[in-house]
Amino acid sequence: MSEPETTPSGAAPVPAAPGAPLVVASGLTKHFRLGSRETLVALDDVSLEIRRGETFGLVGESGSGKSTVSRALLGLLPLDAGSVQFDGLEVTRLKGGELRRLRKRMQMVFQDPFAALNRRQSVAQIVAAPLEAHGIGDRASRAARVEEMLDLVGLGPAYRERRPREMSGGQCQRVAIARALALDPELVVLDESVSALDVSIQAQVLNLLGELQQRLGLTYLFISHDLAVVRYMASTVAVMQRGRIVERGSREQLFRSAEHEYTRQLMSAIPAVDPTVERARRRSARTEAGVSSGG
Ligand SMILES: Nc1ncnc2c1ncn2[C@@H]1O[C@H](COP(=O)(O)OP(=O)(O)OP(=O)(O)O)[C@@H](O)[C@H]1O
Repeated sequence: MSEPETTPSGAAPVPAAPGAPLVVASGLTKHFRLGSRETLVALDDVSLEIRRGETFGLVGESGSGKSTVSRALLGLLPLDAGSVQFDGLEVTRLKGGELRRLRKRMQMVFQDPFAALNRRQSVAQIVAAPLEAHGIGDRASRAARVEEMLDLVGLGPAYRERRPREMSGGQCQRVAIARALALDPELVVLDESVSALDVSIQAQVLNLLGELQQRLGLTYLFISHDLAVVRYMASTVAVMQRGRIVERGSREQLFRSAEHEYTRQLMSAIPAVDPTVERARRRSARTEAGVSSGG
């Protein structure tokens, strides 16, 4: 099934100039008990700051703690230590109605669009679900909002009555994005949101996300094990390894001078697009191999 014709295309999204901090997390620590004796340190003193309007990339291999960070930021995980402030509100202390109100302002888009969508529901029901859950609007206004959201993600009204199984992975992910945006959030956590898609569809969805960010002033936490995709999207990048942030910086800083061995290893696994980065990478590979850098 082909992608809709309204797919945006073109150059990499230009991240907006970052504004004031929207999320400030400090000292996040989380241990998971594995049986009676073993404990897994999933987060070990993780601190980060995400500014309004930016895309904050969180990279690292599987199991390094990326999703655990996102659950902590959204107030979905009791922590052993640490604090999370969202727009000045302490997430870890909010309960009941206050936490529900805050959650409206932060939404998630997951990796597997088929698993994330209720296969028995139509697209219109899926996109309207968060509005219903939060008691927003009446039937007519929710239907109008659904139409607006579908238009926003490049799916026409013809998609209203489709079911997930009648759509491609890219189209399903657009529906997941429409659902996430229906509540008009400020922060969207994109957890491996394009990882399950074919490369060409990935590019279309990334372009769409970039466009939506600019139009709606969204802030993204962009989680991926794929540094190439993070380099394309993120203005700030943090690298995680075994529950810790081992390196961080602006995209330019990080990709020009990765200091940490682990980041260099992650980087050497991606094809370079920027010739400066590629030259630097070859130089550093030669130096590491003990070959003199002749040019
Ligand atoms: N509820 C849980 N109980 C026990 N261990 C958990 C739980 N949730 C996460 N973990 C463990 O915490 C560590 C970090 O997991 P997390 O999902 O945050 O990693 P990740 O970097 O997002 O990996 P992936 O890219 O595979 O999703 C892993 O070792 C994982 O097995």
